[in-house]
Amino acid sequence: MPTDDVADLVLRPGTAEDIEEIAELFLATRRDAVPQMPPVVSDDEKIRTWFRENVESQEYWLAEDGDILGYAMLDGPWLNALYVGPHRQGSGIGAALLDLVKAQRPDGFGLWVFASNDRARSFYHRNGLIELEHTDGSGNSERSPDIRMVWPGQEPLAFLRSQIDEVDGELALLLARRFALTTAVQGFKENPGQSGRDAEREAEIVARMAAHAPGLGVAALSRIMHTVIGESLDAYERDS
Ligand SMILES: C=C(O[C@@H]1C=C(C(=O)O)C=C[C@H]1O)C(=O)O
Repeated sequence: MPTDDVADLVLRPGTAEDIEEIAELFLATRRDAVPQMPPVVSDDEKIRTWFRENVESQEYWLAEDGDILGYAMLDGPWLNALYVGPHRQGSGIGAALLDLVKAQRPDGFGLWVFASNDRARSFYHRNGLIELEHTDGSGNSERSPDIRMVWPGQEPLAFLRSQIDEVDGELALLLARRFALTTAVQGFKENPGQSGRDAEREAEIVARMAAHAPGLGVAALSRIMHTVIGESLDAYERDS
């Protein structure tokens, strides 16, 4: 299927026969993207092996004009990769691939982008994606801060609300775990319950949480944790 935007560009599903060329495109693009993107941690041979061994589990879409110019790799609701070769960036190939991904995932999808990759972030912003979560990079192999972005699909309100519901499910379990721990600690304190509230310890907790999630800010976290701890201690006093 030729696209309107870029003359002679063809978008098509990738096959196992394309995998060697896709792996080389990935390696060349990542090499060229340093320092916007951190260097790849594994050596080239390991990367080639990964592509070969995982070709079946990923969904590939290619942009080509005879040569492969870029590709998108999808896995369920995740856009795991979208790369355009170093010499063809800025010519609409990425946008064409992203439009195709949106058509494949009309209900929305997510992706991770390195915080240092300003160019990719502004590309995704221009194309309707939203930044949802900033990390310190401890979860990726490059150990480089990254950002979860989403395209909220054709029903953004429903998409984002369903994400809120998912988070709230986890939050409820975490709060229950935390309440139980606060209650357990009271049994070992000379002065348990509300009258034994320890402002210094609570400030330490807030500072640690703020370092972990800088976007929240100390002031808001302090109000949130004051309420959470207060409610846990009320529950302890009611039940004891
Ligand atoms: C659990 C304790 O009691 C209270 C509750 C806290 C909490 O839930 O983290 C922290 C300090 C105290 O105000 C404690 O002293 O550690």
